[in-house]
Amino acid sequence: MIQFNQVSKYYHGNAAVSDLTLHIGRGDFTVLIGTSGSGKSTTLKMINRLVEHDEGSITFADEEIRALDIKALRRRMGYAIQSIGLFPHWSVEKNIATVPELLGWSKAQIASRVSELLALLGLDDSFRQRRPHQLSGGQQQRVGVARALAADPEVLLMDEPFGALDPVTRTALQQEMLRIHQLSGRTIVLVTHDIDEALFLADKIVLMDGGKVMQQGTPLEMLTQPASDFVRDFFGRNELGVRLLSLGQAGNMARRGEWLEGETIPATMTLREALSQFISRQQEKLPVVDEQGKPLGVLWFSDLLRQRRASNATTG
Ligand SMILES: Nc1ncnc2c1ncn2[C@@H]1O[C@H](COP(=O)(O)OP(=O)(O)OP(=O)(O)O)[C@@H](O)[C@H]1O
Repeated sequence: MIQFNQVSKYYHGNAAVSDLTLHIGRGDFTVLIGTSGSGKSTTLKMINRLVEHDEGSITFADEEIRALDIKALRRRMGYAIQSIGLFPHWSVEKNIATVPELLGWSKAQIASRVSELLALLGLDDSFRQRRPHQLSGGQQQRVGVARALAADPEVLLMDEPFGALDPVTRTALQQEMLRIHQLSGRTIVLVTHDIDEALFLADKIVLMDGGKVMQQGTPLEMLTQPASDFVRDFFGRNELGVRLLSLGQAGNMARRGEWLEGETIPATMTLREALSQFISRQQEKLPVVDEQGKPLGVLWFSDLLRQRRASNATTG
């Protein structure tokens, strides 16, 4: 859907991004990760031409983005950023409706889309008429994401959209994003420097350093087949086992046909969170329920440890 071919961008003669070749597939959740200054934001901003590339070509649905009308291009792409950028004097509803209004949607269409998005992002209708300063940071971030999604864009570009949030709100919004991606099949490109966020969200991770791509692949490939010591070190040699647990879900490892009474955990809980539950509850086994809340099976602490050890052994 989006293709970078040998793209470079220079600031005052220094390459912010150099010789970048990258394919972003339709419907993929791609996460750009890397150290500070590695060129992630520049790469993201080149997609909607907030930054113009100096060399190479970038195509969107097979057309060079420079050949497209810039306003039309941006309307096809939602954009959400850490600092949110909500208009302070506008209500939540008006903020969310920015692009639909530009596109000339009817009042009724806009009102129903705003309701849909508020519900999708877990905000009730009472938020509709509030001003941004009457919301918490996390609620503002949700409105920022709702605004980016409002006109149902083909691509969603997100630059550290959950930065500066407390871990609980951050996790809730990450889960929301994953659900939105699964429901809508939207193409999403997200920039972060948080490894756990990348592992949790990405279909494909692109690891950058010094304006170059060091490796791209699925989370599992990045963890188990690092192309260099840099990649291995970035994802953390010692924490590998714990990180791999972020990729698995309790439902997949629970032993079917077994059950026990007690406080349940959902099948979608990551094995990493389950590990914390075992430790905080001091229990050897946890009952796992499916999405309808029905018993699914029992997760064993020993199975989880076995998986950790096995993954450590295969990856050194
Ligand atoms: N407008 C600009 N003018 C000059 N240099 C810039 C500009 N924007 C970015 N740079 C430089 O380009 C390089 C890449 O910056 P970029 O913001 O893309 O990195 P990043 O990986 O997103 O970093 P961070 O995680 O800190 O946001 C950095 O060295 C940065 O200083």
